[in-house]
Amino acid sequence: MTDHSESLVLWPAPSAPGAVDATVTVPGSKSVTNRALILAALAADPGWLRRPLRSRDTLLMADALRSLGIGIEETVSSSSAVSGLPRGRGESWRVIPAAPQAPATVDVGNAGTVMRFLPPLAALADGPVAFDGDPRSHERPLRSLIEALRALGARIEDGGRGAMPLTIHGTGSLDGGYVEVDASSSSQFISALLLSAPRFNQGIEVRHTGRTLPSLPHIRMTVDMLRRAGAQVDAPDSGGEPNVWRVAPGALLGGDLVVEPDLSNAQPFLAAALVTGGTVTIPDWPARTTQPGDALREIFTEMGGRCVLDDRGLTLTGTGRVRGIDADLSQVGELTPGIAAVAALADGESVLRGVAHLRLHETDRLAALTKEINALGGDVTETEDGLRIRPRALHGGVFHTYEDHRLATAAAVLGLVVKDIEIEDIATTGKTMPDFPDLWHRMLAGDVD
Ligand SMILES: O=C(O)C1=C[C@@H](OP(=O)(O)O)[C@@H](O)[C@H](O)C1
Ligand SMILES: C=C(OP(=O)(O)O)C(=O)O
Repeated sequence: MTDHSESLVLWPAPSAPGAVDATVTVPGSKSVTNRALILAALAADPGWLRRPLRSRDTLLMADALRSLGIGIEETVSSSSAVSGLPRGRGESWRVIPAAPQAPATVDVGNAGTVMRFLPPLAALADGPVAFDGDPRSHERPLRSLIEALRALGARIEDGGRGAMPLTIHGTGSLDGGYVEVDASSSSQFISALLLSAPRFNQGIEVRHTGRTLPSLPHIRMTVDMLRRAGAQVDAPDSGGEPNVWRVAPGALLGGDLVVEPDLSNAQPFLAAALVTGGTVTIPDWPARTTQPGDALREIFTEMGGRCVLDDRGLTLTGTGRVRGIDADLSQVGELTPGIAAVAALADGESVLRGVAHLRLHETDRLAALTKEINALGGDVTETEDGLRIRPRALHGGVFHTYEDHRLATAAAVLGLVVKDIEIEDIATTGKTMPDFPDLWHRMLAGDVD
């Protein structure tokens, strides 16, 4: 949790003039976009991504794949290339796969999906691929993935750190086969190994050996997207052994995928309806999805909202009264900062559990939320695996964001009802939602669709 506050611009968080009433179209899912890019890069024929997310994390992924020789062409059409999509929203990426080329260098930024999903693909290149990223990328967990790749036949130079920076010396193919991995610090280790596994000589059999496993919906998303791309996958959910995933070697199809809206990035907008007693609709909310953000329907209902999912999308209506919650968020960890913000405005205590691994996300999210909400007069305590949040009247002040997009959007929710909050480095939302400040202002003006 590094404080860069001296040099960063402060953004006056806008107050809500009253109950928010808006329809907000949120950009595409980071998790879906970055998985789709990897799968399309490994496919046997070109593929399309429609409405991909363009943000720091996904542009880093696209740039990394380009540096490995994969073609990614952007098309912005004024009339939609996708039947049924409104005009102007038909932007697409065409991915032209190729055998990964080396030497290459990859900037992972602070993107978990780039620093975890790309090394297995880079191990298929014929030569060295050097990885580095933001200072925080050097601290985020990677050791179990590095060791698993070594066990599958990769040569990796990491100076013994078990972390970024590192260089993978590929030989043009990877054996694959059976491997054990402790993914208790990040589900992304399992997703990373599965995504490239159809291209390993023997495919893969991965066994998770840790005590806990966070973010299972994100692993389901990986399995679902692999199957849609033609891979044969056995998973615990589909009658397989607990904690074991198998992917058979085989060709992947290029395909044509419309990326779902990012439901975790819909969170601050839904929270705006909840805390102001307003109504917010998110169009295109999928009827079925593996995104963890879908859990917001249940969580925000328990916290006092009313959710309706129909052909307009998801509509949340608040009463202005927010209830505290006692919840295990281990499966939906990335929702924690936004839930913590709403909980700080509730009329009863909240206990958020099962999220110790958030200490190693973009920043130490448990420490950062505790420090920043308490600096506004709040009463947040860190527990061993989460947060205890007791309601207290909050006041204005600077909210530091530690280069964490979800800290920034959580602070914006507080700013709706607490006067004079200034958010440090709102541009950090560019990691997954570069349009956030504009969408937020437009939501408050009621003119977003
Ligand atoms: O696979 C993914 O797309 C993600 C998995 C989760 O990571 P962890 O399992 O490391 O929490 C989540 O928090 C992250 O935002 C995205
Ligand atoms: C944890 C997150 O991201 P990453 O993909 O960098 O792990 C997040 O977006 O909340």
